[in-house]
Amino acid sequence: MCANVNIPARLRRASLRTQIAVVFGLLVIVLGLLLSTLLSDMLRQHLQKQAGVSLELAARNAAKMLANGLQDRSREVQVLSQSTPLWAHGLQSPMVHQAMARSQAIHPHSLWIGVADLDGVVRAATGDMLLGQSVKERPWFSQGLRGVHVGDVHPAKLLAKLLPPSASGEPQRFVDFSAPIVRDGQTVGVLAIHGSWDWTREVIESLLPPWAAERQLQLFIFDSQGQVIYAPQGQTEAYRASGQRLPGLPSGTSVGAVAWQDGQSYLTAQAHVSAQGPASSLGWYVVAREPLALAFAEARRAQGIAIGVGLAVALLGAAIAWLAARRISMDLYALAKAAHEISAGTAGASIVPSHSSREVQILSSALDHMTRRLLAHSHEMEETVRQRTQELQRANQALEMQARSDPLTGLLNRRGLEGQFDFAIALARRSGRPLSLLTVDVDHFKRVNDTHGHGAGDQVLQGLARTLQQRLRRSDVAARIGGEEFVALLPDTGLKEAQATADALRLAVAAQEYPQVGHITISLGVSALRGGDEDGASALLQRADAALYQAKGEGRNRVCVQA
Ligand SMILES: Nc1nc2c(ncn2[C@@H]2O[C@H](COP(=O)(O)OP(=O)(O)OP(=O)(O)O)[C@@H](O)[C@H]2O)c(=O)[nH]1
Repeated sequence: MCANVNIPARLRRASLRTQIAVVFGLLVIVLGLLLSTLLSDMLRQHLQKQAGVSLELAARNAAKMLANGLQDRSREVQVLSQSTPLWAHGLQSPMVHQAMARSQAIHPHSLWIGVADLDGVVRAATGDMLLGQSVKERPWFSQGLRGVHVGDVHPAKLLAKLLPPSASGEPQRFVDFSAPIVRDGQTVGVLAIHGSWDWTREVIESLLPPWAAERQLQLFIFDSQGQVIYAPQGQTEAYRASGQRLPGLPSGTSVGAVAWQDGQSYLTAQAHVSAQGPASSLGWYVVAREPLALAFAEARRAQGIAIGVGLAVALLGAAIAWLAARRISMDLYALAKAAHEISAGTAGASIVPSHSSREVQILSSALDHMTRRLLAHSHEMEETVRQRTQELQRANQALEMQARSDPLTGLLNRRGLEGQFDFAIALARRSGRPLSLLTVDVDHFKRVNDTHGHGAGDQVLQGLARTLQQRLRRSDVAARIGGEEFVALLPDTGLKEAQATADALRLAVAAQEYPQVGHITISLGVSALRGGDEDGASALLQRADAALYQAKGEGRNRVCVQA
């Protein structure tokens, strides 16, 4: 997790994690969107092409079926007309009737099959329709005399009143097939089949794929003049009336987006009905169309899905980029936190080695090394400071000792005595125990100096100090407060006991012999702390001094007491 490292506001910038996440996240999103747009566009183009291909296939299949049907029918009329045995007994023999009836039974859309003689008079016909009537003016007759003929679709004329309306409700229309009847090498008449245009409708409808209704696929047939000759749902005449012509496609293409007469754009495919033989002259075109919006709906849907998937992948990539950035920056945060804790002196803080990446590993190792060196250096500095401080303290103590002690005898001097004096009085007051003071002065010391020299006098003073230290208790305090004047502070000692101690000192000094000087004597004054707060160090000293003065006055080498 992120460390809460306190960074000054002026140094606060977007975190490394944010920067990496933003840069890589944006990169991934832009790339993802670019790729998805590109791919979705390719997918859209591919699906649009597929839509065109399937539409063109529908048109081609229909054209092929129509061509096959036209060929079959023209071949049928040709085969029948050239059947020598059939015509051996004339144009209206029972065999002719049987053959025509059989042909009609096989092809119910052959609404009329008939035979006309060379004068154009109908001699035999299915249902005996038009029997005896002249068809001399009909194109199928005149063309049929010359050879196998396939006539373009046309409205029924003579048969219009004899036949029921077509299944689509439109007026009956025919495609005529005719061929000359040849007997013994002579043309003796014309055989004709009038095929119902409903046949075309059935062919077209049977060819519509299952998705035709959903995508509003429609098939049309245009003749060689560009006129609509078939439109779905009995709309042929309506389309003809609207002036709809064969849609023009860019040259060299058989499928494309075209605006039709109704103002809408359709994906439009054309296929030529390329029948062989006489039917080839028809020049029909089958045209398939789908509203552009429906034809390309799947392409658009796929494009939308592709963009959606691309967007999802881009967002996923951005999330992964954020996680990766978090992973990368986590160790840096940990290092920053550790460095901050170390700088703040947090106990136990250390650089934890990181192995997430080589760079971070190098950085953590370098930081660890640097921190250890700095800490070691810091410890050295601390140790040096500690030693210097101790030395300084010792020097100060020595100075303090010097300031409080007498260099000649090693005893406390007047200043050193003052601290002890105050402490001893305070302790005695608190404990209620007695406190006594001796003042000691060498008798006729001037004479010693004058007689034996100053050095000998010093030795006397040093000897007297040693005697005091040896004779007094460890808890007693001896000090030299003047030239040859000493004091001894005797805690927990009453006046009598102090007097006894003073006398013992006097005797010990008197008994001691100094190498140059011989024997000396000392006079002592004794005083003791009185009860009550008014008594203090100076009063105690004054009384001891007064007792000493008294001892001097009474002849020296004696102890006097001032209670
Ligand atoms: N050798 C030595 N002599 C000192 C020192 N300090 C003071 N004196 C001497 O001590 C002598 C003190 O003499 P006085 O004060 O006259 O007293 P005294 O001769 O002892 O006579 P009474 O005290 O009256 O017995 C002086 O001659 C000082 O020079 C010291 O540190 N060393």
